[in-house]
Amino acid sequence: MLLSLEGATVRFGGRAALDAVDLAVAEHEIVCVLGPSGSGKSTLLRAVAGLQAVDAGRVLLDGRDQARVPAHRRGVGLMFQDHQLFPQRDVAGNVAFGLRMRGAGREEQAERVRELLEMVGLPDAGRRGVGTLSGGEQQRVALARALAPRPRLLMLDEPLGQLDRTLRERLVVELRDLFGRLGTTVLAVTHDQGEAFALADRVVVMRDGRVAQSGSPLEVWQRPADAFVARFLGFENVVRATVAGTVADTPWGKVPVPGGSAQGERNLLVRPSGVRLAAGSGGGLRCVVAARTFQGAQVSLRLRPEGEAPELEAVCPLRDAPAPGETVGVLFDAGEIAVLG
Ligand SMILES: Nc1ncnc2c1ncn2[C@@H]1O[C@H](COP(=O)(O)OP(=O)(O)OP(=O)(O)O)[C@@H](O)[C@H]1O
Repeated sequence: MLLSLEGATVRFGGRAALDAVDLAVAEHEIVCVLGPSGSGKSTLLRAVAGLQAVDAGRVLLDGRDQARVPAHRRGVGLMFQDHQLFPQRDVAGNVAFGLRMRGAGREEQAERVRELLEMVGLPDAGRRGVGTLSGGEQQRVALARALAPRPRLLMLDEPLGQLDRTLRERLVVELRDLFGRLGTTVLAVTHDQGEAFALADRVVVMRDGRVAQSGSPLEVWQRPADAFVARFLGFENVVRATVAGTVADTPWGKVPVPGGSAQGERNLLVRPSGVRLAAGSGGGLRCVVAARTFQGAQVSLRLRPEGEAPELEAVCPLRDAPAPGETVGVLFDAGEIAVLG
């Protein structure tokens, strides 16, 4: 493992910001840490970078305990949220910073700067002042600067935080491609799940300083570990249920669950795509359409069941979308339902 945390703990005034965290990152792996504000994501990065000492446990790089290794000797690259470029230096001067610190010669610096600006798609920007760059361009320069000293581990804190969605979606794809080509090992922190899921080989969801779930984007998306992770991913249809065989007793009535599901008192997740609108109001749970939101080719619906049951989030194709105020019948699709641990 390139990076391992073993029971890593950081306390601030008796409260653990990082609580006995175990985490391993293999060489060439891209790991994204996700979690709500205050869950310990930045503290985790700072502990690995050597900017924050651990109160208990260990941080190992290439199997070596880093307790006595200062930040600048750990060989990790850091790129922070507000990318902190040096405003008085031009683009090339910014990118060359880490190389100069290492005492690289002028020739070597110039060559490497050229190579990196090429790589991040800004081949002619070397002489420009950083103040003249757009947000996205500044982000690329910050990335080139972090990559310049060839860090064995690159750590990104909200790398695309300031950018608008369209640019973010494009840059995420470019970044993943770039890291793949360079074989860079990456530990990134973000609170944007779309970004994490698009960038990562593995997603780590944090809650109160602990790891709530770790797995491939597909695993985490398909099988959230618990109700916290499911809600954090934006799923709203999470309820207590009693599972017996392939049927769950829920506030929405009997709901089918996949074979092999955990039995007894559980949390149940119904993905919006598992809420089927029956033709007319013919059968199933009767609901009134409370709200309707257009999302490209499909429509997101908030359905209010008759009686006391919680609202349901559903999706349906644009052309079939009922209007607010209409009554619909709802059936459930077992394939889109998960019994949580
Ligand atoms: N230097 C510090 N002194 C005291 N408390 C701190 C310090 N740094 C962080 N904390 C606390 O530790 C907890 C974790 O903070 P951290 O910044 O790691 O969270 P985060 O998940 O990165 O949050 P965000 O997404 O808001 O950046 C928070 O409750 C925070 O207030």
